[in-house]
Amino acid sequence: MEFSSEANQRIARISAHLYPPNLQNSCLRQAKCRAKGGAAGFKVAILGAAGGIGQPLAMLMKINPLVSVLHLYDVVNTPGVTADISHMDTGAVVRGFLGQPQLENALTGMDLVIIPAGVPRKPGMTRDDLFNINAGIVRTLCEGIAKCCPNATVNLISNPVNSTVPIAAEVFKKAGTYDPKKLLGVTMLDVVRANTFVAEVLGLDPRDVDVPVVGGHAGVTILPLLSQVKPPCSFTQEETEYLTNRIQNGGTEVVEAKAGAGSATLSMAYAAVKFADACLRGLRGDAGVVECAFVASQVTELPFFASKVRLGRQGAEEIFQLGPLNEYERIGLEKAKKELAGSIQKGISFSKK
Ligand SMILES: NC(=O)c1ccc[n+]([C@@H]2O[C@H](COP(=O)([O-])OP(=O)(O)OC[C@H]3O[C@@H](n4cnc5c(N)ncnc54)[C@H](O)[C@@H]3O)[C@@H](O)[C@H]2O)c1
Ligand SMILES: O=C(O)C[C@H](O)C(=O)O
Repeated sequence: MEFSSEANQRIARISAHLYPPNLQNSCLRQAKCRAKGGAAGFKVAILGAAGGIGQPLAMLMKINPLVSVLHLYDVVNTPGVTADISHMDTGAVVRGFLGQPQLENALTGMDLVIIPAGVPRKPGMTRDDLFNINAGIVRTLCEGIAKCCPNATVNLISNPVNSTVPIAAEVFKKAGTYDPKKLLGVTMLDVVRANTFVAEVLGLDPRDVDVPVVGGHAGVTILPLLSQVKPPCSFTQEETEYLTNRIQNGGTEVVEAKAGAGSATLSMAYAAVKFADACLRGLRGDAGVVECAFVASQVTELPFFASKVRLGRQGAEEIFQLGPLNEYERIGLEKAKKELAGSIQKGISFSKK
C-alpha cells in the first residue's frame, strides 16, 4: 500500500495497531474520507472509553457538532468500540487507541480530555473505597496529559472525585503544567439528579429547573442549595430533608439497584456530555456559560470546592461565591467541608509519596 502524505501514514500506523490486515484498507479509506471532509471543531479524547460510562459517552460525543476529532483510549476493547462508533454518520473523525503504549498518541493535540477510567463501586462500598485503584490510574493518565497536551481542559469523572482532582493537580504541578482553570472535577450528575428530583416534587419539567449543587461529589459533601432553586420556590422542612438526602444518595441508589453490576453509567454519560459541551462552548468563546464543577477555589478555606463556575476560552474563568445560605444549608456546609478536607488531603498526600 502506498501513502502519499504524512497524514495518510499516520492513519495507516494507527490502523495497523487497531485492525487486522484485512480491515486496514477500509479503515484507511474511511479515515481519509473523514479527514478530508472533517468539520472545524475541537479535538476530544476519552480515557476509559470502553467502559460503562465511556461507551455511551463516546457515542454522545460523536454526535456533538463541536467535536471534529474524537480519540477513544482504554486498556481493553477500544478497537471494537471505535469500529462501532466510527460508523455513525456524524462529523467527528473517530480514532481508537489501545493500552499504555498508545496513550501518548491518544493525547497529542487534544483540546479536551474526559476521564471516566477506573473501577466503579459495588453495593456496600463508599467512593473512597475506590481510592487505592483509581488514584494510580488517574496519576498515570494525568502524567500523559502533562506530557502530550498540557494546555488541554481536563474533565475528571473517576471517583473519588474529591481526591482524584487534587491528585491530578499535584501531577500537573510536578510537571510544571498546572493551570487550575483547566482542571474540572465533574459534579454535573449531582445537578442533573437535583433538577430531576426537585422537578418531581414541584410538578415541573426538569428542563425548566436549575438547582446549584456545591461542595464535592460524595455523601454529605454533595450540598444542594435548595434555597437558590430556579424558578424561585419554597420547600417544607420535610421536602428539604427528603430532597437533600435523595440527591446526596443518588449514586448509592443506582449502585444498589444495579446490585453488583456497577454504578451510574447512562445518566453519567448524559451528564458528562452536558458538561463537556458547556466546556467546548466556553472554549469557543460563547458568553454566559455557567455550570457547577469541583475546582481549585477560594470560595471556602479549602483548596478545592464545587460551585458555579463560568466557562470560557481559558476554562473555569470565574468561580462564583455560594450566595446566601439558609440555616439548614449552613449546617450542611460545615459537614461537607469537614469531610472534604480529609479527602482532598488524602489525594495530595498520595501524590507526594
Ligand atoms: N463523577 C461522577 O459523577 C461519576 C459518576 C459515575 C461514575 N463515576 C466513576 O467513573 C469511573 C468509571 O465508571 P464506569 O462505570 O465507567 O466503570 P467501568 O469499569 O465500566 O469502566 C471503566 C473503564 O476504565 C478502563 N480503565 C481501567 N484502567 C484504565 C487505565 N489505566 N487507562 C484507561 N482506561 C482504564 C477500564 O478498562 C474500563 O473500560 C468509576 O470510578 C466511577 O466511580 C463517576
Ligand atoms: O455512586 C457512584 O459510585 C458513582 C457516581 O459517583 C454517582 O454519583 O453515581
